[in-house]
Amino acid sequence: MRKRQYRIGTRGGPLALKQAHELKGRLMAAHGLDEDCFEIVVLSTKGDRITDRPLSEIGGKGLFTLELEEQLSDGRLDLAVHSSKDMATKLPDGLYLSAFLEREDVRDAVIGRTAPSIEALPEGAIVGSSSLRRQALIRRLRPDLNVITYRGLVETRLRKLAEGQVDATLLAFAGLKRLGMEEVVTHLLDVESFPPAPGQGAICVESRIGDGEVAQLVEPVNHAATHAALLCERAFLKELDGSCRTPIAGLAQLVDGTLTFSGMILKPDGSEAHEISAEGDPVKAVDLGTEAGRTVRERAGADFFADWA
Ligand SMILES: NCc1[nH]cc(CCC(=O)O)c1CC(=O)O
Repeated sequence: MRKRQYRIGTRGGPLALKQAHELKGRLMAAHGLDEDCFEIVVLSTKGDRITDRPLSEIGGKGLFTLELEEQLSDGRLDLAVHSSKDMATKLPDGLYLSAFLEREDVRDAVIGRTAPSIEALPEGAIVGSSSLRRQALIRRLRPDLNVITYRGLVETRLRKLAEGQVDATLLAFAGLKRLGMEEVVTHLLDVESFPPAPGQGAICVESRIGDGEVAQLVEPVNHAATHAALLCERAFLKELDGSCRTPIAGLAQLVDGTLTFSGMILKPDGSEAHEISAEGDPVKAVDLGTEAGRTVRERAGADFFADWA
């Protein structure tokens, strides 16, 4: 491979930086390239700058990606590294997701102060989460809990928890593991009762369509099973027109050559949920996700969305 310098764009938070260094390390190992073949370029995004409002209010996916995508499009960056969960289903023209690293643990983790798990929390306890999916799933399991919006970096959230602003909070176990902070976890939620967000736990690479050199660069770090799972989950999300305002869960897993998918849509108050399970050939991952999205939308009925969309 020609030795040029590749510019890898990332957000600047501790988790984003870990992810960028993970990608860089894997690329170096895959091609036997030196450290100086890569430059990690840190950009701040709108989503990083607005920290006082719920993400669902600021609106739109792309909040954490816009600045990176602009620089990728005009050639100031060669690659951008993201949490797949933060990626819109529709990318800017000319860009695509060129690789998915092997997925981390997909589960959500409870960090409890006054009790270890959702079940064990006393009636009326306060749970902080910024995710509409987690809020809806908590309310579904425990309608008596007081769920409040709670944003910020992992460190900020843990500080607020320690200060007693909330009794418990939820975070992706994958992120905590990447930060080396798994010891704060008091309970891990199983994916059946608490399904993860589409893309949770998977780092992805975005690059320019037609940049063959970068396509070759990332090819050996792409994990085929994760890639198939993510195509399916993202197709499900797209079919449901997934936005920050819609609580949607979805998880695809490749087991013995079969892609198994489970998805769920919920009302934000957790009063209603619709589930779907499907399985098929990983080669048809997109069709599987799209079909599952269509089916679950039919099951839910038009009123389900009309109520609160
Ligand atoms: N929306 C923020 C975000 N995007 C990805 C992760 C965690 C890491 C991952 O899922 O890969 C997080 C934080 C969280 O949900 O705890």
